Amino acid sequence: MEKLHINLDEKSYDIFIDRGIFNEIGKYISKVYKKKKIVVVTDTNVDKLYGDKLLKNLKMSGYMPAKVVFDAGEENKNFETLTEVYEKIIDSEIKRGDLLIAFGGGVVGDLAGFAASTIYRGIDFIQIPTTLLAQVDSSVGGKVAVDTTRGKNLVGSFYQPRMVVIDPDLLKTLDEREVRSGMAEVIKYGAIYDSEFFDYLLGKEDLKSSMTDIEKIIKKCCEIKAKIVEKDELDLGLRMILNFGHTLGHAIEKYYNYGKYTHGEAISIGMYDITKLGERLGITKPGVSDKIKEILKKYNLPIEDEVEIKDLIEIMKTDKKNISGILNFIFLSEIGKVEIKKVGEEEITNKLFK
Ligand SMILES: NC(=O)c1ccc[n+]([C@@H]2O[C@H](COP(=O)([O-])OP(=O)(O)OC[C@H]3O[C@@H](n4cnc5c(N)ncnc54)[C@H](O)[C@@H]3O)[C@@H](O)[C@H]2O)c1
Ligand SMILES: O=C(O)C(=O)C[C@@H](O)[C@H](O)[C@H](O)COP(=O)(O)O
Ligand SMILES: [Zn+2]
Repeated sequence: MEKLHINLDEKSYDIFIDRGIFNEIGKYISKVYKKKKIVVVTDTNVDKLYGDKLLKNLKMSGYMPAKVVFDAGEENKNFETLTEVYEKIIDSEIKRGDLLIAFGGGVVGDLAGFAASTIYRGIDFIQIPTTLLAQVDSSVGGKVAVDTTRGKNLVGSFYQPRMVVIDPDLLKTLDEREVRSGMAEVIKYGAIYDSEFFDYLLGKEDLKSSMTDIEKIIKKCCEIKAKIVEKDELDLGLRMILNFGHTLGHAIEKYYNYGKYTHGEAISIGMYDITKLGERLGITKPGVSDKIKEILKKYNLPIEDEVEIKDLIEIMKTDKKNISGILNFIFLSEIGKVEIKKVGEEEITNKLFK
């Protein structure tokens, strides 16, 4: 069993990683929650696979769980779903002081986490991530949000969970496309922070061989994310590096109304594109984009799309790294090293992508 700790003073918490840990969930919850009532928020797919089991496990540990289920998919990470989720939580007689469990992939974690941060002005929550992407990234660090018609994650907050419980066995039912999407965020950590980890991922024979080491990979990613979030919880500086590939990636997701690419696939295209741009601008060492291409290809991730940059520019301006009209673009200087470049809104067209 691996236990990591993320140190954020009174908001600090543990991340537990182990195969089969889901079956003993009550034991872990009791470390941070002493009362009885819990609301589990999940999506339709996760509910079908694991909903009954989670409720049974919770009841066996003496909890009184209720369940709120919403339709799976990024297209439902919005205010309409959020309103339904609030109302169902209220109807299930959950009060301030009770606990919410976000049980699912990144969509559930982001939406349920935002519900937890706002309902009754905030109730405690725990993350039980069920996709690779959520286990390596979205369940850690407290960014919670929903999309609006104008763009990704535009309404949200920073709200740390009380605990993250990661069971890699839950990934056995995940389809391959979703595993590959999670790998895009895994590759991101190597690219921005740890060239040795990058080379290790590049040296793997294929996705299957990475999956045999998945516990080690999840731990590595959570360690990196924890270190970064500890230094900059509110995304004002260092944390922005976790957004490598995301300015373009989020714009691509939005451009296709979340229907063409998963989040991981979109940021895969974004990581390759921004690295090529970095080379053209002399920020990134020559040859780095070939390495990024090689690793993304190895994990069967997309690297380009036919959308024209002019169609993405307006969407990119809604990015949350746009601070008072100055965008922060994340470039690699080399593998494992990052440069944040400030670009005025008007310079995006006439300087960056000219
Ligand atoms: N908050 C953050 O720091 C952060 C970080 C990265 C990504 N995100 C967000 O996360 C979202 C993407 O998350 P995702 O890739 O997990 O997508 P997702 O939550 O949509 O899950 C992908 C699919 O897998 C299904 N699923 C989940 N667990 C399963 C399991 N164990 N077995 C079978 N099917 C399962 C889901 O129902 C869904 O259909 C995006 O909205 C992105 O913006 C947030
Ligand atoms: O935790 C972070 O910080 C990240 O940027 C992680 C990203 O992988 C994630 O997609 C995040 O939701 C993007 O945040 P946003 O602020 O660009 O919406
Ligand atoms: Zn991401």
